[in-house]
Amino acid sequence: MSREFTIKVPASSANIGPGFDVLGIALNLYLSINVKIDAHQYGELSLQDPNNCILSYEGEGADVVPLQSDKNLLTQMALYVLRCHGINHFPLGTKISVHNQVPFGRGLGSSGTAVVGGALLGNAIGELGLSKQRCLDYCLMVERHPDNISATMMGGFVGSFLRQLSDKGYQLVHQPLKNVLENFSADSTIDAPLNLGTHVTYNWCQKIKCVAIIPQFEVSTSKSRSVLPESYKRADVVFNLQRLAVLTSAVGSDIPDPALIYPAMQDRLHQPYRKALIPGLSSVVSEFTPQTHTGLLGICLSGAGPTILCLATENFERIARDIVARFKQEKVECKWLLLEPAYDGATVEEVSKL
Ligand SMILES: Nc1ncnc2c1ncn2[C@@H]1O[C@H](COP(=O)(O)OP(=O)(O)O)[C@@H](O)[C@H]1O
Ligand SMILES: N[C@@H](CCOP(=O)(O)O)C(=O)O
Repeated sequence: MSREFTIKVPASSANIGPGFDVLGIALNLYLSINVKIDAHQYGELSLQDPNNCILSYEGEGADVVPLQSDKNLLTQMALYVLRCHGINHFPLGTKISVHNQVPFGRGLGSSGTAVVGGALLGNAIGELGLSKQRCLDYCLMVERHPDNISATMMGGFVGSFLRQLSDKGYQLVHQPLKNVLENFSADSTIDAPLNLGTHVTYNWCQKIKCVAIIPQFEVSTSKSRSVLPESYKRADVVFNLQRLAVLTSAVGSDIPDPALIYPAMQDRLHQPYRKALIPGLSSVVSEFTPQTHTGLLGICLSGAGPTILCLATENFERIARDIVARFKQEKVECKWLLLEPAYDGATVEEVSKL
């Protein structure tokens, strides 16, 4: 028997200013995974891996990513989902070829793409028939803020929250990641509770494009979360909640209004604390406005950074080039990309089954 299928997983930008750990947009920059299962052709070679997998990478991260299936986040995630369903390894002769456009550690949700791609990979390889909603539960056992994961899995502009758990449920979900990903026996694997995450998809005006200015250095999400405080002042929480309520509706309007969107993208919960990690962050988010740049609607840190996300309806190149030049004054080199929402989220396409 032989089989081939492909999985395409979009990047994401999380937070969008005030929606810390809540909002995310899937973006048309992809992690693409091609899977061929053929014991006859690849069986012998696949035995060199502890789980019968020949893994190769091209593109972003190809020079650093581990290629052993029990060390790589994508295949660890697939194995986790398989083990929760009583399957310990990939089928003999599994060949996984990855092409990745999503840069690591830049705030474009690369780990989310690996986690979502891995869950869908496990589901497809094991022919488990899990819904996307159920796959999200497995993803949330590994990446515990739902913003990137929900947008990447479901597509479009998404708001989400994690279900309130009992103390026992909380301990189950918040245990060391190695207990989840590096438990190599189907008998003792920790299954994901049902319905861990809830999400809604908001309208998005198709005139709004996303300009991503990507500094050429990495900030890991864990480091960027470690600088955040444990608790906040009421005034700061209210500041964000008020803007969140306005922003989620304002970007769906047929005629996006910079006078609404720009102030609604201000944040007091994460960006102020992250400026120490990203030279130029404060100046960039305060100096670039709809007044200085026609077409600019709003500007924020993408995810945990260091990428800057601009929402705009025109003048994309000028906005991007001026921000790149501003970062250069801080000795930070950047690339930039003009992106759009990926409305379909992650997709799986069967190519052949013989
Ligand atoms: N396609 C992938 N395959 C395997 N591991 C990945 C992949 N994408 C991301 N990762 C892992 O996730 C890490 C980046 O995650 P993180 O620090 O959360 O940054 P990001 O903002 O890019 O999500 C990488 O260093 C790598 O270990
Ligand atoms: N809400 C999270 C989002 C992290 O996104 P990433 O793309 O940087 O992984 C946070 O702000 O920490």
